[in-house]
Amino acid sequence: MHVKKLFTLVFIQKENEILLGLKKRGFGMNKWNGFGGKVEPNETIIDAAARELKEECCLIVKPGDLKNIAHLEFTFEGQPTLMDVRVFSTKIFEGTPKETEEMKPKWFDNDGVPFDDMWLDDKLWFPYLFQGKPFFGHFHYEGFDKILNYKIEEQVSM
Ligand SMILES: Nc1nc(SCCc2ccccc2)c2[nH]cnc2n1
Repeated sequence: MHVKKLFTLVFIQKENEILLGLKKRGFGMNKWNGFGGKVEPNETIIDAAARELKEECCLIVKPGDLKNIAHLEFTFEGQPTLMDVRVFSTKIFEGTPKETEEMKPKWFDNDGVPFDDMWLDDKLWFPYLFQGKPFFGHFHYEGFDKILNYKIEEQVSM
């Protein structure tokens, strides 16, 4: 029986570019990723997504402009935690990305995403993210560098 923990992940996109951040500390340190973190007990998932984005790269989004594009689950062999990650994307934002203590932001061409310096699963589901169609994915890891099994399914609606 897994212990579910809820997280957000936000991707800011332009026509053919995506904003990623290099995680400077904590879980996923030294990997490029979207912006996100834990959902606190006193907030909605969408408010948490907007909060984490602002905290991590100083960009402002309206919660209503965030599209829930994916529901990802991560489990790790021998560990009780199930990471329940709600992924959002938007092309509507205010401000200029700034480096913080948490993240160093950088725009990447959609065809130049640094998958070698990202979580292993990302290269499996980024094509779905770029298609803009909602999807579900579950990835079961052994350690942090090996995926034992996974599934990805398009969802009619999130
Ligand atoms: N892209 C991606 N992200 C995560 S964790 C995202 C949620 C999170 C959790 C903790 C701090 C900040 C953000 C992953 N875990 C396993 N594969 C993964 N791929």
